[in-house]
Formats: sequence, structure tokens, C-alpha cells
Amino acid sequence: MTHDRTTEDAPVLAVDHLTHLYAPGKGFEDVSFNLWPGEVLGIVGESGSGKTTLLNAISARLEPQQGSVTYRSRTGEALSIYSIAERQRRLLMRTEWGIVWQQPLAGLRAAVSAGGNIGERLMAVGDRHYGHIRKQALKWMSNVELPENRVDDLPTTFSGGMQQRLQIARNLVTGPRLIFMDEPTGGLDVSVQARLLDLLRTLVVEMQLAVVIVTHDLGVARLLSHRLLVMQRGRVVEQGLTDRVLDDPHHPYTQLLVSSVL
Ligand SMILES: Nc1ncnc2c1ncn2[C@@H]1O[C@H](COP(=O)(O)OP(=O)(O)OP(=O)(O)O)[C@@H](O)[C@H]1O
Repeated sequence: MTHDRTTEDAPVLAVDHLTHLYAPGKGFEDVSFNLWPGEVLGIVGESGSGKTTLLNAISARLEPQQGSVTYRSRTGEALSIYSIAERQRRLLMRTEWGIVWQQPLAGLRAAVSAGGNIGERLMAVGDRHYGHIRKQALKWMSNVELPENRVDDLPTTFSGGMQQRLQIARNLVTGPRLIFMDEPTGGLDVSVQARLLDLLRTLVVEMQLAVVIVTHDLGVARLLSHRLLVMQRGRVVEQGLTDRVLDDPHHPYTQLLVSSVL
């Protein structure tokens, strides 16, 4: 996927010398990158290389030991995400950010209907008009290609692929600017995966979303991300445009990673 950054002047997320180590080599160390509006950044690397720990730290879920994460809000304010008040951080999470987990039920409420799962996020940002909430829920069911007549069903009655679509709808209904995804297609059948990836790609472009996506699947990374960050044992060993990194890997670890899927 290519990305044209001609009109954007400031990153939506700036990660500066970030470190969080549980033990030497466990976690991540000295990671820096910028994410621009409308850009998708893929984080790849083997199991245990620190991808999820890094994702947690940049999405305000794990306070890092060193470094800073700065988010530029919709109004243009630069917010250091671990310095702002907890209240403001929670508000950002509900409005301007979204997170898509690998296990859809981790991001859904199992005892609430599909429509309720979508509507709940609108209510959390102050929407109280039942008719409007219902209309938006139906619209988002259809946006993620879920049958509208399943709107009153519980997510536990959905297939894994459908649950993942619902989780995406719940995240996107409030029109966020920044989405974090942790292996969003992991655990799904290959054909279900392909359709979901197609949908994600379309939504990312239509909504001009900035996305950080963690995956160990280089196919997913190639399809969705503009830029890649390759991690090995908690360190970024290579970063660059996705096609360059995958077609002409410079670091021996990236070369190994790429050759292992050929
Ligand atoms: N809460 C924790 N306490 C101690 N060590 C942890 C904790 N969470 C993760 N680790 C360790 O940190 C390292 C990085 O884990 P992390 O989950 O970030 O890797 P990952 O690249 O996302 O792996 P995977 O692809 O398997 O999910 C691993 O060695 C893991 O065992």
C-alpha cells in the first residue's frame, strides 16, 4: 500500500526513545517513530520480540520506564499521553482512538446485543437519542458487511469473522483518528481473513485512519501497511517503506524473516 504525505505537517503520534523492559531482552528498548495522519504502520517480528508490549505502551495501557509518547489531538494540541489526566486519557480512548484485539470478545460485551455494542460507544460520548443510535448501529452493521437483521443478536451467536467485524464497527462508530490493532486477523480462516483485510483496507482509506498494526504475518503487513518496523528481541532492527523492507531487506534478521515465508 502506498501513502502520499504531501499535505500533512505534523505526526498524529510521536514515539520518542521509548523503553519498557520486564527483564533484559524482555519487552522493548529505545523505540522511536512518527505516525502520520492516514498512515498505517506495521510492527512485525517473531513471537516474544516485544510487539504487544510496545503496542500497550503507545496506546496508554502500560506506562513505559523511559521515553515519551505524544499524541496530536483533533484540535491540534500536542498531548504527552502519560502526563495528561486519567480522565482526559479515557476520553481520548473513547473518542479519538480505537483498539482492535485479536480475540474479538476481548473488545466486545458478550451479554449485550450487536447493536448495543455499537451504540454503547456512541452513548459513552454523550449521544442520548435512541433513534439516532439505532440508525447508526444499523449503518455500521452494514458498513462492516454484517446482516442488519442480526442487530439484536448477541455477539456470542456470531462466527469469529463476524465478531471481528462487530469489534471493528464498535471502534469506528465514533469516527476515531487513530486505531491500534493486535493481530486482527489471527485465528481466522484464510478466506475469512482475506475478506476482513479487504474491508479494513477500504475503511482505513475512506476514514483516513492512522493505524498501528502488530502482526507476525508478513502478508497482512504488506497488504495493509505503508511502513514497517521490524523487531527482534525488543529492538527495532529495521524500519522503512513496506515494499522496500520486504523486497530489499537490509538487516540479516529481516532477510531471515522474509525468506522464511517464501
Ligand atoms: N507482564 C509481563 N511480565 C513479565 N514479562 C512479560 C510480560 N508481558 C510480556 N512479557 C515478556 O516480554 C517479552 C515480549 O512479549 P510480547 O508479548 O510483547 O511479545 P510479542 O512480540 O507480542 O509476542 P507474540 O507475537 O507471541 O504475542 C516476552 O519475553 C514475554 O514473555
